[in-house]
Amino acid sequence: MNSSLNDHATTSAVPEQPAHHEPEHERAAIAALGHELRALVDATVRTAASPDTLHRVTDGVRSLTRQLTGRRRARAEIPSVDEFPGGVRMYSPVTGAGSPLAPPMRVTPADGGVAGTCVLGKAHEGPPGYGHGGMSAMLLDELMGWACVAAGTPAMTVSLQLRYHRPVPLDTPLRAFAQVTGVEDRRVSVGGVITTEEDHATVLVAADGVFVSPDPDRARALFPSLPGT
Ligand SMILES: CCCCCCCC(=O)SCCNC(=O)CCNC(=O)[C@H](O)C(C)(C)COP(=O)(O)OP(=O)(O)OC[C@H]1O[C@@H](n2cnc3c(N)ncnc32)[C@H](O)[C@@H]1OP(=O)(O)O
Repeated sequence: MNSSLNDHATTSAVPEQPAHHEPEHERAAIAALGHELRALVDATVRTAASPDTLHRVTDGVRSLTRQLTGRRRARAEIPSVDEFPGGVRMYSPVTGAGSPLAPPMRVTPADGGVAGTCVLGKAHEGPPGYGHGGMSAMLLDELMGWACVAAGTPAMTVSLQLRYHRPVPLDTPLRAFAQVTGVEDRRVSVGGVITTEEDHATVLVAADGVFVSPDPDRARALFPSLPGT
């Protein structure tokens, strides 16, 4: 890990990006960096390396960060590689293949709703060996948002209630499921659960949420770079 970081650090700066890339080509590059960053985050929170090693790695990482040059996305700008709402989100902290924070969760259609699969690691730890409660809330919030999209009513969370029945184990394949349970005007009721992949019957965390589809004026104000707003 250390030597490879230093190898990268001593290479010349990455050239500026040309104006246009095929989205798939760009997504593959973003996902590759995301994968390596997640490995770095995991190694960082698991290591027992000496302070000298940590300082050396710090220098290498600082040097790598300086290579990410070029234009920076503005606050509300939607990345050109994304499909918002309801599609690919490369930097989502839950599903984004390019995010060092994301497990990342893989979302697929499932009986009457959507399923999400992922493994939480040490970086997502709450109690020793188990997932942070906020992480479970984040997984469910996002998946419940996907359930709204799948039901044809993209919406934002206005209320999320969680019940933590059992701790969520780290380093264990997990399965989340979410489905819309009711729609009343712009208000969408959604339920969600987290179980392990091995045992779908034992609910670890359950959630009930209310999501609201913003009215068109509000959507325009919130997402000015969204096509069609
Ligand atoms: C595809 C994957 C997506 C992943 C995203 C995951 C989900 C997220 O994390 S979203 C981010 C977190 N959520 C937010 O930031 C939302 C913050 N809230 C808002 O911006 C606004 O409330 C917004 C835009 C949702 C709705 O605003 P607006 O369009 O003006 O609606 P508003 O008139 O206030 O409310 C509409 C209806 O919902 C109801 N409502 C509002 N809040 C609540 C609530 N907490 N509980 C129940 N009902 C509510 C209102 O009473 C109203 O009902 P009625 O018409 O009967 O009076």
